[in-house]
Amino acid sequence: MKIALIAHDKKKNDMVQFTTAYQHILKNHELFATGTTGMRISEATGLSIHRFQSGPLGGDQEIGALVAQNKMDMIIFFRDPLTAQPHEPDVSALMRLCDVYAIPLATNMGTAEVLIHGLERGDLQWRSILKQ
Ligand SMILES: O=C(CO)COP(=O)(O)O
Repeated sequence: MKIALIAHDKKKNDMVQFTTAYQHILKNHELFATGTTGMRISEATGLSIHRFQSGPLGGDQEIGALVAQNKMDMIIFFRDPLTAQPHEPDVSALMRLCDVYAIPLATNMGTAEVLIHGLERGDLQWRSILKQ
């Protein structure tokens, strides 16, 4: 599965913790991330990650483009709901595209836990069927 990992600055430690805990699952998948998030994760875990631009420089939009092309299967996006983001329109656009294309999107740790266990159990196999 193709999985995108994104975290706003105040959530990056949470993302490092999450990806460290679940690297045994994540390593079996193709990983993508916005620039700084991807760097933090790969430094901490050694996971191989395709990094896009940093979020404020267009990274969310690059991931959104993959969603629109049916080339992204799941997104874990630890948003910071308490800090204004200069690129808020990009963040909203990415979440909107996930809804347009029914792409599983976790925007907090609680939902991410459910998604990652579902991923391990094979709950996302319907994505492969859709792509055939
Ligand atoms: O801003 C982001 C998502 O909206 C994340 O970008 P970085 O991973 O580059 O910090």
